[in-house]
Amino acid sequence: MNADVSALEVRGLTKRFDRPAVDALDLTVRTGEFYALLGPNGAGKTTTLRMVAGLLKPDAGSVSILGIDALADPVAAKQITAWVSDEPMIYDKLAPLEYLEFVAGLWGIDPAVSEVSAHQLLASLGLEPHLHERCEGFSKGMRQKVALAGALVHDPRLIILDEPLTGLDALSARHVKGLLQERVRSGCTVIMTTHILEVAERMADRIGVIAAGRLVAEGTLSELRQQNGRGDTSLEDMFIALVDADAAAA
Ligand SMILES: Nc1ncnc2c1ncn2[C@@H]1O[C@H](COP(=O)(O)OP(=O)(O)OP(=O)(O)O)[C@@H](O)[C@H]1O
Repeated sequence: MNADVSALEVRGLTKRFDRPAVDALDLTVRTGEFYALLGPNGAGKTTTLRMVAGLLKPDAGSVSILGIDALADPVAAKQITAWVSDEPMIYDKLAPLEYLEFVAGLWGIDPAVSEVSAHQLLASLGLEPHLHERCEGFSKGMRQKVALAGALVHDPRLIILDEPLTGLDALSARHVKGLLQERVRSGCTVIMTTHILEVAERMADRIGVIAAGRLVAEGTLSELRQQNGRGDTSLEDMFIALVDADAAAA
């Protein structure tokens, strides 16, 4: 795959419900980048990512994933993309290993290959003691981790996650962060929404801030500080100032 191609290129992406949720959004995420998408409640983050993942039809605009037109060829785009919702769905009657084998089967992956990667994925998320227990008895955090493992089993190049750390205890959050960082090191691209600004501050190569369906700021942490003339201020202070300024201008 051509390394110059962006992992994600969104142009003029628009979705309106009773009012605009995503408003002619342009967004570029580079290949191999860890990108954090921030924004206040209702800013349009989930709607944007659902359109990128092919779960919601845009009113207008284009979505290109690693050079594939995701609206014209959604199957090809989905083959290289993972989508992890903030409300993950798994099959309760299956154990984690069975669930991953089931998902791998849907992707047509050779069981000999998927069995090894399923074990590795579940172990890296601290689920090794529970490989053969039915998911129906699992806590929300454990279910989130099984869903994440299921989303990664086909070895996607672009990993999109909506609030993946919410509700996880410290150890589980560390497992998830470790797994995502390892994927980025191996050349994948991660796009993640989060309200935990410390996570964006520590993990993201670049940060985008969305307000009212538009990108109002973007850059590395130091670029954001420079753009906003805010010296060594925290991301939290900058985020609040950006969002306040956008609301005042509206
Ligand atoms: N299915 C829907 N029907 C009607 N309105 C919707 C629907 N989905 C989202 N919206 C509206 O679109 C806007 C953007 O919502 P979205 O969920 O994308 O925001 P968000 O940035 O992800 O917010 P949060 O941080 O609270 O998750 C909101 O005003 C929301 O009420």
